Amino acid sequence: MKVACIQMNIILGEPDQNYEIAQKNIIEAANHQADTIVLPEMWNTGYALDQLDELADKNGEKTIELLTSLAKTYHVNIVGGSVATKKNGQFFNTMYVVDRFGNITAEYDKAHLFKLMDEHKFMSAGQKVNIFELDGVTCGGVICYDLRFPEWIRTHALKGANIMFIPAEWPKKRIDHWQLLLQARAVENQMFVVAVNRVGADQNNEFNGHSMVIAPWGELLVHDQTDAGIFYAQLDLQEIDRVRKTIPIFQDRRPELYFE
Ligand SMILES: NC(=O)CCC(=O)C(=O)O
Repeated sequence: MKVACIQMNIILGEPDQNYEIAQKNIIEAANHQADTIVLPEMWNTGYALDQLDELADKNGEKTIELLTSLAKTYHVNIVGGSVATKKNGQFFNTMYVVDRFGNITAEYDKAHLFKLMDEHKFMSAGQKVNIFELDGVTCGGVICYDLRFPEWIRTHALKGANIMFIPAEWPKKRIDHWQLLLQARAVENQMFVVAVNRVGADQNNEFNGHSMVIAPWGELLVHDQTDAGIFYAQLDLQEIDRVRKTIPIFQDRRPELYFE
């Protein structure tokens, strides 16, 4: 599977401009024969949390329309990062995943809201895991701060995720945590991690990308990119079995000892 990480700037509180930027990037990645295209977190609005009533995508309709139409036209899978949505009078940080036939294969609301960025004051937390299939491969998807909860990623690994997609708006000042945690999650779960961060700035934070694609043995296939751009990696999915046979951590687990 060839993945494309759309490391884009997000213009705060300007969904129309952001939909245009995302669309242009998706078309470019599709023209580079990407199989799966991945966007960052909250790419429609940025963290314009106090404007959600006006800006959030109602039931994700605009996002779903754009992503399904692009996926069908260009025959690509799209892991739609996440967008601010309004559903039943509440706001969520929602990931939509669309396969290359235009089917919505996942809708996931961020489970762990990030208090340091006031997310909990404006948004509601999701309650469900996020497992889906793309081209016959079982995948998982979580959003940004979810990464700090190893048990949440392990839950997805135990449900069969071979590739974990992690869109983010992770600020420059903690980018060392981002890199360290992503590498740990890939190695400890022996899975591919495809993590896409934004660039640019909002009123509170500067963002310097560092989107990462990491193989199950810890090899860095994409890293250290700080500018806006599209970064590609080819995932050799047989690597997962090779690594899991070499060090069989899923067979060696002792769940009876954990979480006493
Ligand atoms: N948008 C987020 O969830 C940011 C998470 C973050 O910055 C962190 O340090 O964790």
